[in-house]
Amino acid sequence: MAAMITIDFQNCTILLLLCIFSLLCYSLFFKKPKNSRGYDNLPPSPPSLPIIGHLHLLLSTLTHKSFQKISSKYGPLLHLRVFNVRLILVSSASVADEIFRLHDVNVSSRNVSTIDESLVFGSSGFITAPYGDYWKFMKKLVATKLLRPQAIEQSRGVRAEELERLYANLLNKAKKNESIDIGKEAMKLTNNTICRMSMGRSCSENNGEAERLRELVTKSFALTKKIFFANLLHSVLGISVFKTEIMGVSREFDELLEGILVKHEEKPEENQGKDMMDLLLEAYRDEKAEYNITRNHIKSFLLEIFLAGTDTSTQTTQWTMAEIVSNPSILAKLREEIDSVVGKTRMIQESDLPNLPYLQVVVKEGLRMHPPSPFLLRTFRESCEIKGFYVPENTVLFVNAYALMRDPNSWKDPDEFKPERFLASSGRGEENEVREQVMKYLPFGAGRRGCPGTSLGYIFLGTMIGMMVQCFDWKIEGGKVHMEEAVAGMNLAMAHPPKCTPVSRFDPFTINLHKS
Ligand code: HEM
Repeated sequence: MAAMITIDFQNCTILLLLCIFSLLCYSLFFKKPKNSRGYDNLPPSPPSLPIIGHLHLLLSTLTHKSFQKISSKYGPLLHLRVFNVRLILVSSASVADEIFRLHDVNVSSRNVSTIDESLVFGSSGFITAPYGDYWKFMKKLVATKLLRPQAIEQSRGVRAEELERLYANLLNKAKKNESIDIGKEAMKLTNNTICRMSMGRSCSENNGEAERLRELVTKSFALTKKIFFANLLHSVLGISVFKTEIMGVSREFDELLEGILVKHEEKPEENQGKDMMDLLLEAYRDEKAEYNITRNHIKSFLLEIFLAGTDTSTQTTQWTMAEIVSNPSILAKLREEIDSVVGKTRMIQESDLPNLPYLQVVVKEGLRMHPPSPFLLRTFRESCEIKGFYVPENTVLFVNAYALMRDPNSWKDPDEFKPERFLASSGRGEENEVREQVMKYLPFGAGRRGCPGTSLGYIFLGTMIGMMVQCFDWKIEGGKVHMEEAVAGMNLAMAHPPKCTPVSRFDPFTINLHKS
């Protein structure tokens, strides 16, 4: 892999400040662990710099690539150090399999330090919650109520309306011959849909609340990278360095969500069916519940659903559409499938997805090559042994899902967009082999803390990409898509999102109008 490690200037300043600070903390960093048994059997470690250790690798603009590069040189299980913080870097399916098979509970916390009173990265968060009573209660609520298949089915109409809204917007642009940024358009759909699924009709594009939420979600994303570093270096930096910024965003969210919460409490009959907020309020009022959640738990959870569900689906749609329009034979094959299954008299809908196997593998390949979350981040709560090496307690676990899904030992031509690879795999073989096969594909994470929104994510991607391919041709500004990567917040984004002009192939709604 010939990728260069580039360091941006803002990060250099942080690096310099940290170096100075680290000198002051020298004695702390080199304090010997109380129980140093096993420390002579840590996983291999690539050469590091004095004091800062491997910080320079973390600060590179594309951390997943610099980590991929050192892993391909030094091995799939590495021990890194950033000041006195220990990290384990995993880049192969075989190591990931051992961790999630034998040590899943041990790595089921993210050990994020939080600001108590904040809704963003606060102590009432679900994503940041340690593996314990609150997380278990919410996970059960998510699996049995909030995101269970029947709940997803009930909100099908909301998603169909939002898909039509996106279609109408694209058609309007096509008529005016105007270009769009696919990511921005997809973001509106995911945001509006999650807004309506979680908070009902009271939060729609029409009353400006969706737009306000979108802005707040974007502000929170901008904070994630800073908070990630502050967390990692909590003994040096601490999350409170960014407290003012975090609390500013938190207060805005609080005002917006509290308003919607009160509306739900006052006029429950206005909501059509139960949305997530109703179900969360039920749990909040239930005195006999296994865990008594608070209003802050409700608000934090709703906010996290936005953070976890919108940008991930949006980035993947943008990347996958970029791959499709750059590969005319894939576009032709995909369109042929959609035209033959769905036809040209109506728009693709969710119920078509199981009958569109090629669309499904195109989406899977988009997620393999461009996982929106390139890392899975956890913490080893207790010391353990991985592949015969000692891992001390409180070590941070970095699973480089990006490297794993481009590992040449697991994937043929890993850097090429080849959806057919998923059609070929039989899934049969030895038990160990099958498990490792599962672990080589991790866009939604793994184990207990894996993504609970996987089915919804696949629906968003399948319907958005399916509709854009079915109803439009695409003209690319400059004639070529540039596939360079960038990191937005903690997510993998396109460095140069293409400007594309939709060209209408047919209008399924006009066709139906003429027929009736
Ligand atoms: C393309 C779409 C999506 C992708 C690629 C994605 C990916 C991920 C990944 C990699 C994780 C971390 C898993 C781990 O640590 O093992 C995660 C966690 C999570 N995701 Fe998703 N996600 C997507 C869509 C969604 C949607 C639509 C929702 C909800 C509406 C959602 C809700 C969550 C939540 C709540 C967590 C935290 C789970 C926990 O800590 O227990 N995600 N997601």
